[in-house]
Amino acid sequence: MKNILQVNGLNVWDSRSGEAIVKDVSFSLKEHSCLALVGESGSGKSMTCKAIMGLNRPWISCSGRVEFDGQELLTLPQQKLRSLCGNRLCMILQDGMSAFDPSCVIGQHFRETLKEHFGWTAQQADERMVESMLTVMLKNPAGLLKKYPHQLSGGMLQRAMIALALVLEPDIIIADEPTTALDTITQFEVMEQFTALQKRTSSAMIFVSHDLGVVNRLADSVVVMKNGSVVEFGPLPDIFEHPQQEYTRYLVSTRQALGTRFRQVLGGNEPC
Ligand SMILES: Nc1ncnc2c1ncn2[C@@H]1O[C@H](COP(=O)(O)OP(=O)(O)OP(=O)(O)O)[C@@H](O)[C@H]1O
Repeated sequence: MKNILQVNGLNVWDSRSGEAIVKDVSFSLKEHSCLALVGESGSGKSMTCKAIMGLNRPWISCSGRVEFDGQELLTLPQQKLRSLCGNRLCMILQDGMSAFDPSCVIGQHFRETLKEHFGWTAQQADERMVESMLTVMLKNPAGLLKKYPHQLSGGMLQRAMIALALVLEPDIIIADEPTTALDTITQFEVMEQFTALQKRTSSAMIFVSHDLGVVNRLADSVVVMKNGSVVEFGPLPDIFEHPQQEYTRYLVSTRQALGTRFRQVLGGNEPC
C-alpha cells in the first residue's frame, strides 16, 4: 500500500514567544490504514494534527514538509488548502463547538458542506445526514438538524461531526479524541463511534487517543510523542510488543492497566 500522507521534519512554534511546540516530527500514513498518535497531555498531538490541516491559530508557525497525495500542504495557498480540507481531508475536532458556526443551525452547516462537496440539494443533504446520524446513535436527527450548536452537548457535536465524515468519506479523517469536554462514559461511547467510522469507510485515519485499549483495536501503526518530539513510530505490534524506548514501555504498561480499569468501571470485560 502506498503512503497517502508523509510528514517530514515538522516543526511548530509559537511565533510570539519563539517557544517550540512540535520538534522535527516525521511519520507516514498508508492508504486506508489507521495511525494513532499517543503520548502524555501537552506532548503536541493536537498541534501536529492541526498543523497538517492548516488549522492552527495565526501566531502558530510551521516548517518542514507535509505531503498529501503528491501535494505539499504547508505551502499550499489558504484557499486551495481550505477546499482540499473540505473535500479530501476531514478533521473531527476535540472541541465539537469550534467546528460549527454558532450563528446557524447544524443542518445548515451540513447542507452547505454537502452542496459544495456533492452538489446536493438541501433535501438530499438532510436525508443522508438523518440516516448517518442514526448510525452514530443520535436520537431524533431531524430535530437535531434544526438546533444551534450551543443547544447540543459536546458528545452530540462530536457524533454529528462523525456522521458528516461518514457521508463525506474523505481520503483522510483526522480525529482528535475528546478529553476535557466530555465525561468518561461519553468519551468511551464517542471512541466506539470512531472505531465504527474506521470500519465503515475506506478512508485512512489519524486519531489521537489516550486509551491504548482503543489504539490496540483500531490502529495499524502508532506514533508515540513526548515533549513535542516523536519518541517512537512503527507498526502497532512492534510498539505494543517490542517497544524500543523506555518511555514507550512505560506508556504501554501504565496505559494498558488504566484501560483495563476503565472497562471494569464501565462494566465491560473486553481485554485491552
Ligand atoms: N493556541 C495555542 N497557542 C500557543 N500554544 C499552544 C496553543 N495550543 C496549545 N499550545 C501549546 O502546545 C503544546 C502542545 O499542546 P497540544 O494541545 O498539541 O498537546 P496534546 O498532546 O494534544 O495534549 P492533550 O492530550 O492534552 O490534548 C502545549 O504545551 C500547549 O501549551
